[in-house]
Amino acid sequence: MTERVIDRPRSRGFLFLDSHPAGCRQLVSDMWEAVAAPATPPSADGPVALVIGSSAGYGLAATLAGLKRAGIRGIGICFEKPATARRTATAGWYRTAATAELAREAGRDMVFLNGDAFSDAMKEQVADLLVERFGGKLDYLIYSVAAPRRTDPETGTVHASVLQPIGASSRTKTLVFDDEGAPEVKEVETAPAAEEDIAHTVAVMGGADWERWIDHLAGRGLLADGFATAALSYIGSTLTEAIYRKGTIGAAKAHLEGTARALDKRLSELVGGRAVTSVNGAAVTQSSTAIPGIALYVGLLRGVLDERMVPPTAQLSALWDQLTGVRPLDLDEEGRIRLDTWELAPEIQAAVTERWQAATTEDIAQLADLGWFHGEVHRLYGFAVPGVDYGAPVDIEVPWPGQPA
Ligand SMILES: NC(=O)c1ccc[n+]([C@@H]2O[C@H](COP(=O)([O-])OP(=O)(O)OC[C@H]3O[C@@H](n4cnc5c(N)ncnc54)[C@H](O)[C@@H]3O)[C@@H](O)[C@H]2O)c1
Repeated sequence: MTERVIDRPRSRGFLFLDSHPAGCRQLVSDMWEAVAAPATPPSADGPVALVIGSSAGYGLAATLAGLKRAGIRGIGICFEKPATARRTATAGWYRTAATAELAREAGRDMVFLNGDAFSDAMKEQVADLLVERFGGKLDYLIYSVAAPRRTDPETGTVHASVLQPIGASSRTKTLVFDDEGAPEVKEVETAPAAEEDIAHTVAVMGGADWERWIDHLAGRGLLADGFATAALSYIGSTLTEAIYRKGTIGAAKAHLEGTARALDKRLSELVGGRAVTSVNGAAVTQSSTAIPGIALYVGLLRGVLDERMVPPTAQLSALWDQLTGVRPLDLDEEGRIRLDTWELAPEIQAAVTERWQAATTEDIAQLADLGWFHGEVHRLYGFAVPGVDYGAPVDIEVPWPGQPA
């Protein structure tokens, strides 16, 4: 047992060096409470699901909403680090422990694997587990990985993704905070990506690994009749398009969406199944805060929308409702589920654009919801969670679910 008081986080920008076990646990419990229960309580032998990227952001929301609302059981995969003598575990480690506990209390058999989802070894491990523990049939796969690099199991090449525009450099306003938490609106310029970096980003964040998962599971005969899979995507605002949708990450998302169309055709023939992308709205996550301009954009969006901003758990509940047939699949003309309409509504975008153009260090506090944004960044690491006593010592050595304490 290693007890510590972690009353304030040490951080570098939006990256924190520590996370808070009790805060992460409370946050997961709050997210669970926020998921609306289904009309009929799910049975213990609900559909079998695999969630890839289950410890954070949209994948965590997929796991919690899946467990509570869609009654799933199955497997979650993520990439997290345990506590060491000097550091706490990563926040996703603690969130996974809390999620596993909630699943257990709800009577759902959910196994969490910590490792590299891009590797073939993980695919084998999951396939074996599906056979041994879950009747050898998978009903749903949610793909919600956000990663900086991927080793291609075929070639051994390590692909590193970049967040850059394509074709020309882009200037964007951006929001930073100093050590005292004072906000500053700055301009940053990002050079265009080299051709090979576009290809690397597509190799990491495009559809290649998603397809490899499907190939692998189909090859082992593990896809149930009517199997459905969804990968998370983003479109976003014209304010961020140079760096996002028209940039390297956007090229990867276009590839992911193309992969969905090809997989949809294959799965329909193979098992009467479906593959879609789910386009979600902006959320503060470890991945999104790394994108230039996104912090400013999300802060302003919240300034405009306030409580009308739709949290990931609500969006992912809607996704499960569509995948499980509680509601009909609602696809746009490109075959995507759109859970981002609250963000991209023209009147909302017009209001955000007006504030974006006006934003300076002096007036940003009036235009953006900085308290909320600052809190959200802290909550990613289990800080600023209401109801948590940050003066109390906490045990930072939390066992991985299923491992002895
Ligand atoms: N954050 C947003 O605003 C937003 C909006 C719409 C769509 N999305 C999409 O949602 C998806 C998830 O993004 P997020 O923002 O929730 O990210 P996140 O950083 O919050 O979570 C990423 C997850 O991926 C896992 N992961 C990373 N590398 C891994 C690896 N090698 N093996 C196994 N697991 C690994 C992490 O452990 C974590 O569970 C992405 O496709 C993203 O584009 C995000």
